[in-house]
Amino acid sequence: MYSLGGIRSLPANWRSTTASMTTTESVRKVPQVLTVAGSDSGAGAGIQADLKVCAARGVYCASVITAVTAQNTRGVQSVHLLPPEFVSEQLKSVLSDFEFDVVKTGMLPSTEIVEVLLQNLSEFPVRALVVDPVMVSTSGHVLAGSSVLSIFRERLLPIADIITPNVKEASALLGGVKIETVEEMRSAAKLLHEMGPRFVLVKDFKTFVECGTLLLGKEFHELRSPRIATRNTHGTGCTLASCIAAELAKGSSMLSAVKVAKRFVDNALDYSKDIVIGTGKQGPFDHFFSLKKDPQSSRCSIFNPDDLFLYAVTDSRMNKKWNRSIVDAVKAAIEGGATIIQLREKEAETREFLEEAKSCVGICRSHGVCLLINDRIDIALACDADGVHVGQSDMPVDLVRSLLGPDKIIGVSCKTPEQAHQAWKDGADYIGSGGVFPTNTKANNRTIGLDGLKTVCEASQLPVVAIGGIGISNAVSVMQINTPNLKGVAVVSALFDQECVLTQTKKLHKTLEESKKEV
Ligand SMILES: Cc1ncc(COP(=O)(O)OP(=O)(O)O)c(N)n1
Ligand SMILES: Cc1nc(C(=O)O)sc1CCOP(=O)(O)O
Ligand SMILES: [Mg+2]
Repeated sequence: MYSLGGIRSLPANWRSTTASMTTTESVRKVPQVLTVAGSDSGAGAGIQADLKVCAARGVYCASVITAVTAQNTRGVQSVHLLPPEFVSEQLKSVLSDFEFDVVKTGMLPSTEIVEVLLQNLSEFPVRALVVDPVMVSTSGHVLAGSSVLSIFRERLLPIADIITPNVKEASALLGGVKIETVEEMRSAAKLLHEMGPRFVLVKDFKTFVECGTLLLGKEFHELRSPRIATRNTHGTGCTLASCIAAELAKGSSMLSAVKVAKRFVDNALDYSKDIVIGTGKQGPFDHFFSLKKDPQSSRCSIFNPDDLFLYAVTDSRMNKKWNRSIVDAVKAAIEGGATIIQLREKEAETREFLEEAKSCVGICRSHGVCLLINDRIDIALACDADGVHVGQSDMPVDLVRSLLGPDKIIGVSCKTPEQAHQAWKDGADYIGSGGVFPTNTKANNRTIGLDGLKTVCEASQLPVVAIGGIGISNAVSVMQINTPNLKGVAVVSALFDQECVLTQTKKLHKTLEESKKEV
């Protein structure tokens, strides 16, 4: 069994009813989710969306159907509730047989259906419960009326590991409070948290200027990304909640699961923004975007360009000088707000580096932060890093892509528009461009200045992170070149050639946040 970071521990009788396996051959455990939700005949939302996202994320998903809807891209025409006894039969059937890691609930249209769910969960405990309190379809049809609110508040929410209401659902659960600003979302999340769920994710696609969600566990995390202009948003709520369930089933921490799920939805919407399915106002999107690879244009992995915001690049000499391990350096940078990490260990011995890289992968994954390896494709493969960063004299990007596969992140150093264009053609995900200022960290590095950076950004089809001599005193001037694809700064000495990595990372993070407000 693998461990589910941050998930409730199980009672002693967990799986006591599971039939033992008789085979002596080795077995492979597959992460398993059970969705308890309504069927959408248009297959954009509900059970159908849940099955698709779990399959896309490599997780087995079984389904208990609570209601059948006659529904298409124009709206919901009719709803038929299944008898609670039959919902219970389905629950017993699968809960007594499968080893679910996570149960996710969607449309629970009556108190009686919630009752049978609670009864079955007490008989067959699972490791985590994700509750998406579906109430109204995006087209405005009521899917669960106000009669379910008390049982939600009193009995379902208190046992949930996470609840994922949108602002309308959060308002209904709180008796109709107004939620129109980010501050009101925060207050609502706090009040819902007091009802007992371990985490609350309030989703809103209007309150935030961009497309945002707010996660509250021990502290708040705001997750934003640019709004994607598309009519194909039917099923985003179900998909997000089921993707969280799938990632939890694979062993992710809650924050990491939520970040991955948000990226999954963003990438799916972006990939599907111009597809046409159905004649109504709100179409479905493609959950299998990552299978549809065109190396030049539509290769779509889970990479989020906004992660380039504060890019921390380690340096073995600096860590030695300050007497700290790579692992400690990485932990401090993440705690201070680094949004992506690159291990750039030019002098490390391979075996030692691999062990440290494996530890760093674990730390980064538990915080939902991507980890890339500089230069060393072998190390990246061996430690299952999220990707690599290569320069113009390292392995060519198209070859790196063929070795790492479609889902890994590849960054390339580019000093000219031509290099930036080639990086895009070869299937890179982002470019690093510099040296913006002179640096002592990389010998004989050519400085391109702010003008050179702007020229590269304007030519690049890929997101850009600036690098070279950047620190707290000049980061704002870099971000002020103000081209939309400049996503952040990559820094080495400003974080790691310092006594306290945590303090310096926090300071730089604050400076960058402030520069974002000014731009
Ligand atoms: C984000 C980022 N940008 C540029 C570089 C430099 O990579 P490269 O040109 O391969 O030089 P080395 O780092 O290998 O000396 C980088 N590492 N990261
Ligand atoms: C690794 C690296 N690449 C550069 C490039 O121009 O591509 S500059 C650089 C060193 C950046 O270190 P510091 O933040 O300490 O200046
Ligand atoms: Mg290199």
